[in-house]
Amino acid sequence: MDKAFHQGMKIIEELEKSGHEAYFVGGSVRDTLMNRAIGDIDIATSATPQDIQRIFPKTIDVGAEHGTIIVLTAENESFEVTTYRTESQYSDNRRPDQVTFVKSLFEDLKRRDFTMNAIAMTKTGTIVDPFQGEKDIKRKIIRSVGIPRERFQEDALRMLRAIRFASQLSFSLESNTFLAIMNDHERLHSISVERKTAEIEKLLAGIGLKYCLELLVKTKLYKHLPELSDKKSKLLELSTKNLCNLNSRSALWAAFVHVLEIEQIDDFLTSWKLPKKVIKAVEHNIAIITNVQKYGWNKELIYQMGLKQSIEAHEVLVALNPDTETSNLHIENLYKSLPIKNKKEIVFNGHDLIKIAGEKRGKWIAELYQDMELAIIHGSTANDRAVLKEWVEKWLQKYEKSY
Ligand SMILES: Nc1ccn([C@@H]2O[C@H](COP(=O)(O)OP(=O)(O)OP(=O)(O)O)[C@@H](O)[C@H]2O)c(=O)n1
Repeated sequence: MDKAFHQGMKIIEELEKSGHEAYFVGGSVRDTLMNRAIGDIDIATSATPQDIQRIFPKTIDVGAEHGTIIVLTAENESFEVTTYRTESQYSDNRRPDQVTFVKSLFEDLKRRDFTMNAIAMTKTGTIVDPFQGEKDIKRKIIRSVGIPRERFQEDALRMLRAIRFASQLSFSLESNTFLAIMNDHERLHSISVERKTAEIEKLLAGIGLKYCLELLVKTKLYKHLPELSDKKSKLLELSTKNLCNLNSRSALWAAFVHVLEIEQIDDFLTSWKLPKKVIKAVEHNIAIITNVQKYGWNKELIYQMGLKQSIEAHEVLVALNPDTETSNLHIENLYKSLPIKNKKEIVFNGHDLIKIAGEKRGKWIAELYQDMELAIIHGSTANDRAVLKEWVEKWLQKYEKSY
């Protein structure tokens, strides 16, 4: 059992000592059964939020009315402990608006989205699986718990979650689950953009992207995603790309907007409610990609955009065109070979220039400085005081007449 489960085990033990039931539930159980790295560990219990707060010395009330309390261990690890509940209607990312506490684990599992997510595990690793989730995991199938339509009526985001899981895990949709999504796709319209964005990011980075893009189109869910309703064919073009190696949001979104040929990147990404910082980084990636597609990789570009952004844009380009001849190019080596990494490293400064220019000082000084910077980067002059002095004198002679 994973190390993190050991901490969770102690929480379950404490709850049991006080006469309550408690189980590991949700994604961590699913991922353990699949031998995948686990994310957050969730615990479901018969204890009420007030019981949980009484039993544990360190807790954070993140939504007692929804049944969820965060329990902090002595090592400050946090675990979400949630009272058995049923739910309907979510308006934010994580918490349903209305919940009803229920008495049994079975009732709690019955309200969950997919059979693979409706498996519980005792503290000793025994599986409780009333909806045959393990069998579906083995068959690589995503199946709603009970009647799919009812599960999607409780939370329409689940339709997108189904396709996101299919992409992440490379699973297929069970036919009734698929049909229910196709019939009810319009419900996705009511879901907040932030929740859709979080799902799409996971979907784009999944290993089963091709099948999932086809599902998005077949079920018509794509029509309820920001600015995508007229992008069906571009969206399908994405299926030839392999984005699962991109490990930042800005790289992923850059690949997305590039394939979709989005012109107003800021407007497009603002409609997906992405943070300004991510939007800026996407715009920089696209600027680099456009430049490279015209002129190839060059030192000046890497100097101007910086190492981190250049590496990221290169990753995006490789994800979009894995066969490109520059896929083996080492941006880091190009960066290392730059004679200077920024303006401050130029040994000839503004005061030196003014000394030479004397009376003739003017707005041209900035231009001269920029030319000098480029000449150093391209290696046509050395970054050496005596050499640069000579270079400046020549520049002044050449351009004197025009100033
Ligand atoms: N709309 C939702 C969201 C969540 N769940 C249930 O709550 C669990 C935890 O949800 P969440 O943390 O959002 O997802 P995970 O399944 O843990 O997967 P991931 O962390 O990859 O998102 C899910 O496994 C599922 O049992 C649900 O039934 N319906």
